[in-house]
Parts: sequence; structure tokens; C-alpha cells
Amino acid sequence: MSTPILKTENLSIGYPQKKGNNKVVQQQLNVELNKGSLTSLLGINGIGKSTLLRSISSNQDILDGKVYVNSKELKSYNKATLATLISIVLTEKIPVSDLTVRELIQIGRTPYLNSYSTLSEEDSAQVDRAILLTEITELADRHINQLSDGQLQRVLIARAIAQDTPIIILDEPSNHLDLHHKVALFKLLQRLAHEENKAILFSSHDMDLAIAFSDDIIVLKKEYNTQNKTNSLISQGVFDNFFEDENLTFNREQKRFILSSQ
Ligand SMILES: Nc1ncnc2c1ncn2[C@@H]1O[C@H](COP(=O)(O)OP(=O)(O)OP(=O)(O)O)[C@@H](O)[C@H]1O
Repeated sequence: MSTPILKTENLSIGYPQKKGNNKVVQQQLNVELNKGSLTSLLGINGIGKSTLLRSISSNQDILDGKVYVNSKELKSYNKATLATLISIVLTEKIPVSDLTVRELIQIGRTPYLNSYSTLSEEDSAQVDRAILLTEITELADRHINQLSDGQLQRVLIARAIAQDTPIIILDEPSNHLDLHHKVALFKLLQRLAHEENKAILFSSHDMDLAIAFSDDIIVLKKEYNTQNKTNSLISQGVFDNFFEDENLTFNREQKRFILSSQ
């Protein structure tokens, strides 16, 4: 097994409080991302998924432990270098602007621009490719404030693809998407991981789809957190009592959650 491109060591994540004691959201996190692997991050509302994604991408301070990227501590990287290693799609609303879709995606190329900030042929080719892969050709000249939430979500994913980093981190990328576009997104993420050797981590509440498409899963629970190959987690029974609801059970053969009649 090759060295993970990103790994955490006894990581604690959370929020400093005014009184001085920290609000610890998750601790003892030992997770890793590998090139060529699609990893999902699963857990119930409020368990710490966004906090973890922000913490391992330098968008939030960690409380304790270590995060390594390419065996070097995350905190030792400058912003410009990090932008060539990690692209991130967070859930925060983007500021209102009159940029077109293509212009927003071009921002993904910022880490590579020359001192004149002009796009090279390679930059333009990467932007075109990201537009094609995310199936948003018909949106390219629209203004971003004229997009639906689902369309905007695909545009932000295109910007991350245009950034062309070895690590891609996405917070709930399937939110706002209809079923066709959810499946298209998961297929695209799987293809980017498998065919272009990216290390991709995404959080999701689309559990069945995430389980169907992910190579690896990080599970956050109140009592513990774990990471393993998808099929190993299924046979360990990690999903059997995932939700505290007797009508919502996991079928290991079908690899999906079943809602029984009440
Ligand atoms: N700025 C903040 N200050 C203090 N606590 C916060 C802050 N932001 C989030 N939290 C808390 O941290 C915990 C984890 O939140 P987080 O957003 O990481 O969860 P999540 O798993 O992404 O949830 P969801 O699935 O609902 O998006 C929650 O209890 C939340 O209330």
C-alpha cells in the first residue's frame, strides 16, 4: 500500500469556547486518504462531518493532534502551495456577484496563473474539461446569480475539478441535486478517483448511494469513529444500528437501508 496523501494522527476537532475550555466535536481521529480512492464521510446531523472537512483542509484550526499532507504537516504549507494540493467545495453560500459560470470556474485556475493573471491554453482546456465532465455546457455563459441551487452545486464542483489538485474535498456535494444528477455526480467522483488517481473525500446523507460508490468510508458516531473498506464496514455491522429508529434498518445483502412499515 502506498503512503496516504493525507492522514490524521490522534486528531481532535471542535471549537474553542469563550470560557477557555474547548468544545470537542470528535477526537482520536486516525483517518487517511489515498490516491485512486473515493472515500465518503458518513454520520448523523451535527456529528462533526463539516468540522472535520474544514479541519483537514486548513479552513479551521484543529484542537489537537496532527494532519499530514504528503507526509508534511498541513500547518507548514503556505496557502499558494496548498491550493495546488487540495480543492474544496464547502456548503457556505457564495457571495452575490455578476460572474458568469465560466468565469467562476476559471477562478479554480488561480493557483497556476502567471503574473499577468492570463489564462494559458492549458488553463482554458482544464476549464472546458471541467464544464464537460459536470454536464453544464448549456450553463457556461449564464450569470451565477441566475442558477438554481442544484445547478450552482455542479458549477462549484466544476471549479474544484478545474483546480486539478490531487486531493478533492466536498461537503455534501449531492445536496440539492435530483436523483439523475446525484448518480451522475457519484459516477463522476468515482471516475476521477479511479481513472485520474485523485484522492476524493466527500460527506453525504445519501447513504445508499455513498455506500454503493465509495471504496472507503469514514464513519463518525457519538461513541467512536472508524474508517475501513466499504464491504468490511458492512460485514462488521457498522450500519446495522446506524439510526436510532427501529423502523430504519440496514440490509447487508442489498447494501441499503430499508424503511419497514410502522
Ligand atoms: N462555529 C461553531 N461554534 C461552536 N459549535 C459549532 C460551530 N459550528 C458547528 N458547531 C457544532 O459542532 C458540531 C458539529 O457540527 P458539524 O457542522 O461539523 O456537523 P455535521 O456532521 O456536518 O452536521 P450536518 O450533517 O447537520 O451538516 C455540532 O454540534 C454543531 O452544533
